[in-house]
Amino acid sequence: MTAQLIDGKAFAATLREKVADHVAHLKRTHGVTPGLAVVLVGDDPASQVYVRSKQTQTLVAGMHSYEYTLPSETSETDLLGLIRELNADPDVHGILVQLPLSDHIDEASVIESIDPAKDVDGFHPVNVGRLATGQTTLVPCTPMGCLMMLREYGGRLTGQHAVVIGRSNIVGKPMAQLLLRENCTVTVAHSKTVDLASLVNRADIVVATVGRPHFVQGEWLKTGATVIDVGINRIDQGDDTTRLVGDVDFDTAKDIACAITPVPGGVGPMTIACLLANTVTACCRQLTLPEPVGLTV
Ligand SMILES: NC(=O)C1=CN([C@@H]2O[C@H](COP(=O)(O)OP(=O)(O)OC[C@H]3O[C@@H](n4cnc5c(N)ncnc54)[C@H](OP(=O)(O)O)[C@@H]3O)[C@@H](O)[C@H]2O)C=CC1
Ligand SMILES: Nc1nc(=O)c2c([nH]1)NC[C@@H]1CN(c3ccc(C(=O)N[C@@H](CCC(=O)O)C(=O)O)cc3)C=[N+]21
Repeated sequence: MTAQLIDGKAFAATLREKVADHVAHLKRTHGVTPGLAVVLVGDDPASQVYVRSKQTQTLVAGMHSYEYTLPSETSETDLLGLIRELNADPDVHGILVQLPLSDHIDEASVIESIDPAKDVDGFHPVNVGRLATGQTTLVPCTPMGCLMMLREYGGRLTGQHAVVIGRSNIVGKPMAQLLLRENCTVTVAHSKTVDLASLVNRADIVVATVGRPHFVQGEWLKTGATVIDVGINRIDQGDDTTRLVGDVDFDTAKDIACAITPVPGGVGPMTIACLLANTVTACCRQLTLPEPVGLTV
């Protein structure tokens, strides 16, 4: 058996078109242009790549992009000051502070300082709480993209057993909440989980968000499982070049799974498309305009 490839790149392109259509509509009928502010502290090369990609796609979708690249020694006070200004700026509808932040800055304080209405990452405790209690909220981009693909490729989700490997605040936990909302039976695994392989073997849906290259083995999987690989691991090829691989051993998994996301070209592009979608949603809610259709889960 060879699994169906879940083409996140193509899926994301379709979502970005929907975003661009709604942005054009907002401009035409309401004279409003959604704006996204992206804040990057420091000069981590991988973060710079993501941030640049976010900015380009924001502009291509017809939105305003406001970028703030701050030196790595920026104080927490200065960062909080910038966020206060962005919270008050009516042209800014979404704020993203690229994570991780350097050690001298308290991540929780920074996230809590963002206006929940502009928190397009969905990381603010108010938005986390809203998701957990089933209220309307801004949903974290990576799990939102995963769910969109699962709804399309994973069959009827109700009653399926989903195993989420990883319990991070930005992916694993919100992914578990979303799958629970879809009436899946959800198990969350982590580094202290005993006998992960046999747990994964009972899963209809596997979401891997571990940060370890080729971690999930094909032989762990139940035949016909749907596999979502969130991992982005850059590995040395030994010849001065690097290669991007996921948390799932794709070559062995593809023969057992029913559908699987590749890395690159799977979850990553969907994450950025969902960020744009959340910016439009946040803009409409802030201005009490009708909510766009198909831009959230
Ligand atoms: N494609 C995208 O858009 C995105 C990709 N990523 C990528 O996804 C990966 C995970 O990111 P993130 O969720 O932030 O990761 P974190 O590092 O925050 O969390 C990793 C999780 O994996 C668990 N884990 C580690 N080792 C094992 C093990 N041996 N067995 C079982 N569980 C284990 C940890 O358990 P414990 O809690 O016990 O420590 C932890 O819960 C990374 O490669 C990251 O780059 C992240 C965000 C977006
Ligand atoms: N506040 C915040 N929000 C985030 O959403 C956030 C963050 N911080 N910090 C880092 C992680 C990681 N992340 C990715 C987004 C896109 C790709 C992506 O587009 N990947 C491409 C490949 C890109 C490449 O070649 O490097 C792909 O998978 O095809 C990957 C990873 C968002 N994150």
